[in-house]
Order: sequence, then C-alpha cells, then structure tokens
Amino acid sequence: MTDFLSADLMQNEILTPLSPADLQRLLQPGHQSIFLIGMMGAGKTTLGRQLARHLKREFYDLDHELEARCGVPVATIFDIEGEAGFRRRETLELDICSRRPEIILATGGGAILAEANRHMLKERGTVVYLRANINELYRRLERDKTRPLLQTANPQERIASLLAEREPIYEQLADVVFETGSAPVHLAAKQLLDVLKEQEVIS
Ligand SMILES: Nc1ncnc2c1ncn2[C@@H]1O[C@H](COP(=O)(O)OP(=O)(O)O)[C@@H](O)[C@H]1O
Ligand SMILES: O=C(O)C1=C[C@@H](OP(=O)(O)O)[C@@H](O)[C@H](O)C1
Ligand SMILES: [Mg+2]
Repeated sequence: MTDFLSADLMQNEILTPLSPADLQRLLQPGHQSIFLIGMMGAGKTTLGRQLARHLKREFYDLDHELEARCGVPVATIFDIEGEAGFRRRETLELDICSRRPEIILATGGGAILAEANRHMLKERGTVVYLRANINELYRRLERDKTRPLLQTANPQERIASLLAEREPIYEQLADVVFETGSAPVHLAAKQLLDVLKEQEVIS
C-alpha cells in the first residue's frame, strides 16, 4: 500500500489537531459532514453536487479547491510537482475543507492513500464509499483527458491496478458503502439520499 506523508506532516505539526470543542461541533448526529471517497469515475463530484443540492448544504470538491488555490488544473500540478507534490497539497487542502461543518465533500480517488488523510476523514465526518465496478469505471472514463494517472497506453489496466490497491482501503474507511451502477445520475442521487436516511447519517 502506498502511504504518502503519514507521520511527516503530523510530526511537523503542519496539521494542527482539532480542539475537543471543534470536534464536538463537527460530530453532531444528523449534521455531520459527508465525505465521499472512491475511485476516479465513481461519481464523487457528480453525485456529491446533487446530494448537496438536495440537502441544501455547501458542496466542496477537493480537486476544484486545489485548482482554485493553485490557479491551474490538477494535470498541471502533476506535471510540475509530480504525484508527491500533488499529494502534499491534497493533504493540506483536505485539512482546510474537512474543518468546515455540515458540508458535502467530494475527495479525489487517491485522497485515502495518506494515513493523515484517513485520520481526518474518519475523525471529522461520515465517510461514504461510492463503489462502481471496473467496467462501469472504464466506460465513464475512457474518453477522459483530465486525470493524469489514466494518461497511459493502457488506462483499463491502470484502473484495475489502482482498484486492486485501493479497494481494501475504501472498504476499511467507509461508514457507508453505496453501489453506483448504470442508473442515471439523478436516480442514483435519490437512492443515495434514501440510504443515508436509512442509516441515520442525515435526518
Ligand atoms: N451514477 C452514475 N451513473 C452514470 N454516470 C455517472 C455516474 N456518476 C458519474 N457519472 C459520470 O462519470 C464521469 C465521472 O464522474 P465524476 O463525478 O467526475 O467522478 P469522480 O469525481 O468520482 O471521479 C462523469 O462523466 C459523470 O457524468
Ligand atoms: O485517483 C486519483 O489518484 C486521482 C483522482 C482524481 O480525482 P477524481 O477521483 O475525482 O477523479 C484527482 O484527484 C487526481 O487526478 C488523482
Ligand atoms: Mg471528482
């Protein structure tokens, strides 16, 4: 398992821990932030935005926040700073985003790789894993040019190897697992809402 930046960032106290009062504020039952995790193409950005609209909550997308801060697309951050540079920025941005109360946050597919990130996600809200099978992921992403990790000769193989590496982490971190299939996005969003109500994540 790749593990970026775990002890490094924590020990240097770049990430300051939340106070008990802040934590208590974030963890009110039924009002917790919802953090969407899952593979590229799982629908975190798309379903997250819809979910936030339905719930009248603020929506953040970690990649979009990074792009806004850096003024360039994710692919350019990868070009200039490599994946390690991107991951470092991702951790710092996640720390900022996950302190906001009652938000819906779409993470990037690799945001779960760093131990520091997993800690923040687990501690500060409800983690929802959006799962999709490999064929569905490939179908959704085959024409995509914005994801640097898929710009290879064989993107299908890359998806398979990333999924094999990450699936156990997604599973382990998730409070809720939601299967996305071939249903249209607006229906999937309704189903996700129902599941979150059933599981008392939202009221
Ligand atoms: N449940 C879904 N059913 C069908 N297509 C979807 C679904 N969720 C997302 N998509 C499509 O897949 C692509 C990738 O979705 P996106 O939300 O960017 O995924 P992620 O943020 O998880 O990488 C987009 O073209 C989106 O419209
Ligand atoms: O899986 C990954 O490592 C990545 C996923 C992307 O986000 P999405 O999951 O929203 O595509 C983006 O953060 C970057 O290209 C790296
Ligand atoms: Mg996304």
